[in-house]
Amino acid sequence: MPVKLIRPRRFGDDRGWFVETYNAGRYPELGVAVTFVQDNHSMSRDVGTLRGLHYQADPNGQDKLVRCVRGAIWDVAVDVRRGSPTFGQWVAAELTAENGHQLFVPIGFAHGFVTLLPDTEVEYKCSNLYAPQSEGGVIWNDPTVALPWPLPPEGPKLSPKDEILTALDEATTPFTYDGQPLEPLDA
Ligand SMILES: Cc1cn([C@H]2C[C@H](O)[C@@H](COP(=O)(O)OP(=O)(O)O[C@H]3O[C@H](C)C(=O)[C@H](O)[C@H]3O)O2)c(=O)[nH]c1=O
Repeated sequence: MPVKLIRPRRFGDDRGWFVETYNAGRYPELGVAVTFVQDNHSMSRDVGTLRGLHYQADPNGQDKLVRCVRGAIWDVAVDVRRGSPTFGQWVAAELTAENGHQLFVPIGFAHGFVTLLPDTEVEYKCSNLYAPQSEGGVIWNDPTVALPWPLPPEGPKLSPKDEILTALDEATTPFTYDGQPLEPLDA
């Protein structure tokens, strides 16, 4: 499935606004044709907090629908499907509480984000349950992916786990190509 940037419509009035942040009846036509079974919510205090690049290997692979509910993030998906003509390529979007945009990250893509504001909160729906034994990842500064992370001068704030993630290696990534190359987000 393709990575998708979704811009839900906000209905404003003199009280504020209302938005549907997910709709199982409408989202399949937007390219989000999965059943979600787990909701996650993370809060990151410092600007430059970088979480990723993570995935869960099949059969515990997770499609994710990501949105920022406070602050702002630079959200990125990296193609890690073996045999993909766009292996190691990426797409990214700025998701903010202000713009309400969402990124759909399908199975086969490593996901990560860096915070652009303090006290940033991210919520995301997952199509499979947490399975720590299946967790995998790629180091944030892998030279072949060469992500242009928007970082503060002091660099990223990483978890000990993320500091020791491995380089991208087609031989070890657990996903295989499904025939759909990575397209630019607005394609
Ligand atoms: C992911 C997850 C974590 N946890 C527990 C395990 C740890 O004790 C604690 C923090 O976990 P972790 O450091 O893996 O959290 P993040 O670094 O935010 O990981 C996430 O970051 C990137 C952006 C992702 O896309 C993944 O959803 C996920 O890997 O929460 C759970 O109990 N359930 C879960 O589903």
